[in-house]
Amino acid sequence: MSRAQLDKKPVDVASMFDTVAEKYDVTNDVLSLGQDRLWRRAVVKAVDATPGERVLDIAAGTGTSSEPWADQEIEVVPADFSLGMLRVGRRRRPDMAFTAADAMRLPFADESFDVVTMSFGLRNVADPATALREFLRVTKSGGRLLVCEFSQPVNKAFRTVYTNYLMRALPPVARRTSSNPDSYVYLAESIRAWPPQGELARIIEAAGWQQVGWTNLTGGIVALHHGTKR
Ligand SMILES: C[S@@+](CC[C@H](N)C(=O)[O-])C[C@H]1O[C@@H](n2cnc3c(N)ncnc32)[C@H](O)[C@@H]1O
Repeated sequence: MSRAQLDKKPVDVASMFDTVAEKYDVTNDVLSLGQDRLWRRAVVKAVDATPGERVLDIAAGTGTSSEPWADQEIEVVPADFSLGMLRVGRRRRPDMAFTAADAMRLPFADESFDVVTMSFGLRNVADPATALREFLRVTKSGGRLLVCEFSQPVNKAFRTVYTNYLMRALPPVARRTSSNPDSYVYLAESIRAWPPQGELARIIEAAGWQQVGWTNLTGGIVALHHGTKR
């Protein structure tokens, strides 16, 4: 893994996702042992969007996180800064309005969405606090935020087993399934370095979001953080 990847320079993060785009969805399913499907269902339930609402799914990648809303005929804008991920997304789902966008400088007007959601993206952003303030800017008053991100298992013994999986088992599996195994070493390192649930909640609050809380999934491997805009 290069130092540039650890530094999360936007240009390096975008090109890393460009290289994994073609096999991204298959690799995800294998490495999460199918858990990603449960996590995605939980996100949709937590967002609870209704027809007439407008959803921004930032860091949407190939659009897998956005399609449940499109399938329910809820307006969703899948946005991402990796042109490779967007290309695969547009091929998979030509009906969705894929948009090139950097989470830290969104090309959307103030107060233009009812919901901003981000699945497995915030951890990769160079400055999450800046992104969270941008999300607040484009959200309507009374609108909501839902961040789905890897987190920290609550049980200590489970945490040890999981960390071993991340650091030892995941890279060799990724070597067999991914087009860029180094990116999955980055995945493991970036999960380990990411703040636990309470700390992330404080970062979200400091960005101006209210009623911030979270729900753990799979024992805390993933956490869904929510907030509302006053
Ligand atoms: C792990 S993928 C998640 C994709 C999708 N949300 C999902 O759940 O499958 C992370 C995505 O975040 C995008 N990303 C990272 N930093 C970003 C930023 N600053 N702005 C926009 N997209 C970003 C990457 O290009 C990548 O497509």
